[in-house]
Amino acid sequence: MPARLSEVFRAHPVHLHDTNIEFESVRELPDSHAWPLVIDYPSEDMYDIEAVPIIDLMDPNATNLVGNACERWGVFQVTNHGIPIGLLEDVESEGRRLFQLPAQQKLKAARPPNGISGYGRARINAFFPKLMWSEGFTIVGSPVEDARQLWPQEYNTFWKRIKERSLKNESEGASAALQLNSYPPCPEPKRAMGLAAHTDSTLLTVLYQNSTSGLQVLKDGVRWVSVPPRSGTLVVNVGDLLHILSNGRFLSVLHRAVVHRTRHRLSLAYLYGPPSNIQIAPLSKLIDQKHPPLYHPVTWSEYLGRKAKHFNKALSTVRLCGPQNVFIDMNDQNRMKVEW
Ligand SMILES: C=C1C[C@]23C[C@H]1CC[C@H]2[C@@]12CCC[C@@](C)(C(=O)O1)[C@H]2[C@@H]3C(=O)O
Ligand SMILES: O=C(O)CCC(=O)C(=O)O
Ligand SMILES: [Fe+2]
Repeated sequence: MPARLSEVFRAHPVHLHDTNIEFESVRELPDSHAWPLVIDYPSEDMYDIEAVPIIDLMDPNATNLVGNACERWGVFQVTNHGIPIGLLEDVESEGRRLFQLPAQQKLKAARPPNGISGYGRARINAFFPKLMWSEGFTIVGSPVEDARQLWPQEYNTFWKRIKERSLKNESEGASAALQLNSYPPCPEPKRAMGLAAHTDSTLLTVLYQNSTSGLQVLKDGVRWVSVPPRSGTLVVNVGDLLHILSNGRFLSVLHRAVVHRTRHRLSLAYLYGPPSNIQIAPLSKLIDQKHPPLYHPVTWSEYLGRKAKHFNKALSTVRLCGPQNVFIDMNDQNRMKVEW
């Protein structure tokens, strides 16, 4: 098993279309991007009966609130998080600058089929018959080489802003990826999909979205609930590894991004995980006779390999109990409902 995050996809190459459409110039949705109608596309006058909890991290009761949100939703929003808004806006503007480059320029930093970093479609597109209405740029480690390809004359601004301010070094005891997502305006948003329903394989993902909504989370396996952007607020979602660590108590929430007719949406996801070769298993203090461990120990590298192969079924491949228990786990149930 590869120890470094940057090597996890060596054995799992994906060949996504290498020709990119120039989204902005398309007037009609091409068949290649036409999905079945998006159910629960947010309507202007619709408000959600239930909303994703918003937690003030300075609240003395914040720990309990976070725990409850992880059990009930697998996602929450945070205020008073201490991350300067200026830092987020800097990274957003660098992302905007990147996605505005001409397609052939961006493709110079294309993510290789067996690599993790670079420009291109989300890997998960390989599991769907249609293409998503989005482009992404994934950063693991230093983006300096990619920045040099994108802006040969002037690459310092990008990588300094991103590396120095946003990414933790693997030697500091964690691994992380930064994913910039761009969702251009779309002529037929209800028949397009920005990012298809998935769970993150992380411990936690911290998401910043610009002022355009699009993120939706699946609640109780049945309802898509929108998470509209609120200025200064970050969205935090539980990933598959935290679900395993909590022995299934915390839900790794199924989420997706829908697109907009006239507005360009940008999001930044900080995908946070443990050192990539450390075993993650259900915490022993959560295990007793009534609560047997539900998952095998697994490292993040190994899990990403499983995700690359099994996508939304990856979690069930590390389950200890047989398929008869699948319906105990709400998330497994969710997963089956959204399959094609
Ligand atoms: C460290 C990670 C986590 C990755 C793979 C790798 C780099 C990019 C991440 C994402 C980001 C977009 C959704 C996802 C599902 C995808 O296709 O790429 C994520 C995936 C995962 O959470 O499994
Ligand atoms: O753009 C969004 O709101 C979702 C992004 C996301 O789920 C991801 O990058 O993993
Ligand atoms: Fe995600």
